Amino acid sequence: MKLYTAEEMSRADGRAQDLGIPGGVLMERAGAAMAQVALERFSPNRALIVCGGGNNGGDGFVIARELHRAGVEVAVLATKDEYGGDPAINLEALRNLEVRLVRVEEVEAELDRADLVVDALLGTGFSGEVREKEAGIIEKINGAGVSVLAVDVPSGVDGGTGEVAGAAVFADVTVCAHAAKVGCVISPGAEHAGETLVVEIGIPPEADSEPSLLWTDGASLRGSIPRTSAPAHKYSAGALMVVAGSRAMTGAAVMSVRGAERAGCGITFLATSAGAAPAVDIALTETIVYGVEEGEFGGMSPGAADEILGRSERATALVIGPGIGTGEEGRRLVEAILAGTDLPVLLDADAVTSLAGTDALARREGPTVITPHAGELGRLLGSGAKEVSARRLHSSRQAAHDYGCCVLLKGSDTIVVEGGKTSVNSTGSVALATAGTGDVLSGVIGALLSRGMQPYEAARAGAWIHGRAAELWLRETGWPAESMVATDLFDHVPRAMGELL
Ligand SMILES: NC(=O)C1=CN([C@@H]2O[C@H](COP(=O)(O)OP(=O)(O)OC[C@H]3O[C@@H](n4cnc5c(N)ncnc54)[C@H](O)[C@@H]3O)[C@@H](O)[C@H]2O)[C@@H](O)CC1
Ligand SMILES: [K+]
Repeated sequence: MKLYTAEEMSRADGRAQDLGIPGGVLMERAGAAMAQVALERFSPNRALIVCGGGNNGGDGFVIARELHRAGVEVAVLATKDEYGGDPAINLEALRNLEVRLVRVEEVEAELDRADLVVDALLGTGFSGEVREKEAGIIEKINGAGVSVLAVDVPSGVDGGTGEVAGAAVFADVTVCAHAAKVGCVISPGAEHAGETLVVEIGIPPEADSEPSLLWTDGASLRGSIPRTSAPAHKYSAGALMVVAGSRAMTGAAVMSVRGAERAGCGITFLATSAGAAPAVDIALTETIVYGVEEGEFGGMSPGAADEILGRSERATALVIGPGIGTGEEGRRLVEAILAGTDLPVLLDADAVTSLAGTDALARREGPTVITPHAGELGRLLGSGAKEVSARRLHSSRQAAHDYGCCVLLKGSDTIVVEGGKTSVNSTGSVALATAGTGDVLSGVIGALLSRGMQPYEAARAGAWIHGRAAELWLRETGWPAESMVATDLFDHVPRAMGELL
């Protein structure tokens, strides 16, 4: 699937027109294809089509004509007094066909009768906060409990970022013209979009340009995972040092290491606190477990950094963070390890939190991936979880820029950013919203780093594999998503990876 920002879409649209394809033809094809989706998905009897003043509204007029032709009882709200261009032509056709045009005061009554609302109020031409009049209409649509098909992007969602500054339509299905709009796949816009579909509208490939955001699907990764070829030994297949766990959190260390093993590491080492080591050792048959100097709160002490660095001599990458704790000792430990190695490092969870307010990340030159969720990134940026959740694309790009590292921002729409590159992950399930899955992810990406993948590609592939493993578990068990536990992923990580080879 291709992802376009609003700007990229209007560029393709403009180029298509320069090539001689009239805008009205594109609008006709968009509207006709979207009406087809409306008929197939919703089989409506009475539809209300809400049309704004721009080309999104123009698409809506075409949809209204097509639904009318198919025998649906159609009512159209046109919010602008005077239309121009293609929308005006399509509105005129509705008038000639005597399709019922309703006033904004009649919307509530129409919503009571309708079994489908087509939201063609605002599309890619919108950003910021919707004006009062449109906000009122959006709230009525959301309050009506009627199925909603959104045209191109749910009205009120910024098509280029997924940000929602005020009122925004909640759709069941969003049908995008030509390419999926970024706003439909990044939260909170993604939650407004519901299921996102793309329809062809006749824009030729000659009008396309390289998208600034990559949709991480299987095809974009196939062949990118390195294979181990003969002659091979356990070190040539990737050697990962995981620095994880504390007395209170032994599971995090186990999850991370097991994830790494299943993602193809030749050998894994674990450094954990001396108190946690015996229990962890039993759970990790194949791993070399080092119980290192323990600090005050059952975590590793900063004094353990030298030993950990020494033990990492044969490692090809490090994972630092799962379950290490966030106090002053944790911070000093992480800083000391980072200062002592140029190996590729993945920093997860507590390690990311620990580094808030320090320059350890910005100073570091070795390849670095951080894998925070919104709360951890909020602490790192000094903004907060709410601010990060509201502006996920912006926040992950800011962190990647400020810290000069690869940022993987976890979520149902996991975003990976490095330098000028940005991608959005396509796999996953709500099943992953359970304790320990983040630890597994850190291990999977750590293994890929240890096997020689570059940070951005390793993070993209790790996120895809992790999400795909959850999908495979759901498919295989048929169990409710809520019943998944993180350890369920281990058996499915190899199968997910297999799909990429
Ligand atoms: N030939 C074309 O031009 C094509 C256009 N397409 C459609 O056209 C859309 C883009 O059209 P436009 O660029 O005309 O833009 P939109 O139709 O998305 O938005 C413009 C309208 O929104 C209003 N608006 C802007 N900011 C607002 C705010 N804060 N509060 C309330 N109203 C606000 C403007 O007054 C204007 O009426 C796409 O999303 C897509 O649906 C596609 O069908 C492809 C072809
Ligand atoms: K819309």
